[in-house]
Amino acid sequence: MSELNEQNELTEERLAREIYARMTGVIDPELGKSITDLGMVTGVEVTREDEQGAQGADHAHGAHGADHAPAFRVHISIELTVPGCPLSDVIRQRIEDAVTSYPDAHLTLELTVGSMNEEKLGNLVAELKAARRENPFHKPGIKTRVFAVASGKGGVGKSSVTANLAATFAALGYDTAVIDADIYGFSMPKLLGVTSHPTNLNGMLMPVEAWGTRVMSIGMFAGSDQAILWRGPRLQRSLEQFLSDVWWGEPDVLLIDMAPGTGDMAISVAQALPNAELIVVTTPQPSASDIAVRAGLVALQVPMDVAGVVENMSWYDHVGERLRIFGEGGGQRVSDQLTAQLSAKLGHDVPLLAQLPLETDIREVGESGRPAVLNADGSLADSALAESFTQMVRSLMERDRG
Ligand SMILES: Nc1ncnc2c1ncn2[C@@H]1O[C@H](COP(=O)(O)OP(=O)(O)OP(=O)(O)O)[C@@H](O)[C@H]1O
Repeated sequence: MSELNEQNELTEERLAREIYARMTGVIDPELGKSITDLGMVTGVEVTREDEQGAQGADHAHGAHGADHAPAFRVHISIELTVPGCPLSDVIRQRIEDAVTSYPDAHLTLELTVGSMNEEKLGNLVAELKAARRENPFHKPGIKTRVFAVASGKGGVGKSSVTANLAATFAALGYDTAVIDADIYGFSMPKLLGVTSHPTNLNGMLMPVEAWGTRVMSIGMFAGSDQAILWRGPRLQRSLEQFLSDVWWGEPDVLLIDMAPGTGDMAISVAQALPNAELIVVTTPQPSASDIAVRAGLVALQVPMDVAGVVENMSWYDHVGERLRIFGEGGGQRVSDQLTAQLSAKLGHDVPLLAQLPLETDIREVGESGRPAVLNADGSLADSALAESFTQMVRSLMERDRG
């Protein structure tokens, strides 16, 4: 009996081990890996407190709230990847939650936060880069669904569709990443309300989080030295850089807001992302839909699947009347023509995925930095627009990937 007690006794050493084990479940929000795997936890020290000390201290009570439970002081030292890491508060909170939920003792947490020295950081980045092996989306069997959003003509709402689609994916629980590949006409930072810069980890960039998505855009470097680094001679390789210089992990969905046009960009996407599926955005009038067809027909030249067509600005509801300001039928025309020319090659039709209204919210709320499908708290709005995007997500995820 006394042997059993000894085995079960909560020693400082045993508690230190158990707290360390809890730290393995604390995930770095940017890198998506455990802080112990990343070498961030550099020390866990536990000291027993006497009864007096236990009452005097500001205790983190265990789940049992055990009044007679022993009291300990837990000192955890961590090293973050960069000093003043913007997500350090999230990491602190996650550590605190992991410690305070410990059931069998009163624990007082002391946290020392430092940052890695250059050598350690260099090794970590080298390790992450090796694991990622260049463009992470090129490896066979990757689970990420890649949707490249194209339009042919500018101004039809391609970026607004991308931002709202990304926000919907994220709100529905998909791990979602967005690349703004529209280098000269970038709009994702504005549409998603991103004002911060990506963290630079020794040459590897962390995407910025917005509305539950992880975003990368050249617009985030505006005015900074890195903008120069990413422009100039390497501009041709911009997409490849977005893929290989940024830590993406393995998201469920990657959306690419392509530059308008019908040529080069699609070829780069097809080369860098062999799994990419094209979504063609058009407005109802022929001047937009004719070019949208050309944007979709790029699939005849490069191996790329075409997931479907989105018709934007289809109508405007005005005091009970549905006005077709830009005419009718563009989306269906693009769908029919792409189906006629591509179905033999693709092995399926190219469906019209959605028709979206012209809505002041899409512009006003959208340009204020919140996709119109979301409420202010980031949940999906109870609106016809959010329902259309939800349906689109379902259709996209239900179809077999090409
Ligand atoms: N359904 C809509 N209702 C109202 N306004 C819209 C709608 N879709 C897009 N807009 C607005 O139209 C303008 C152009 O949209 P957006 O920037 O998304 O188009 P784009 O095709 O990506 O253009 P570009 O390729 O030139 O960047 C923006 O001001 C946007 O807010």
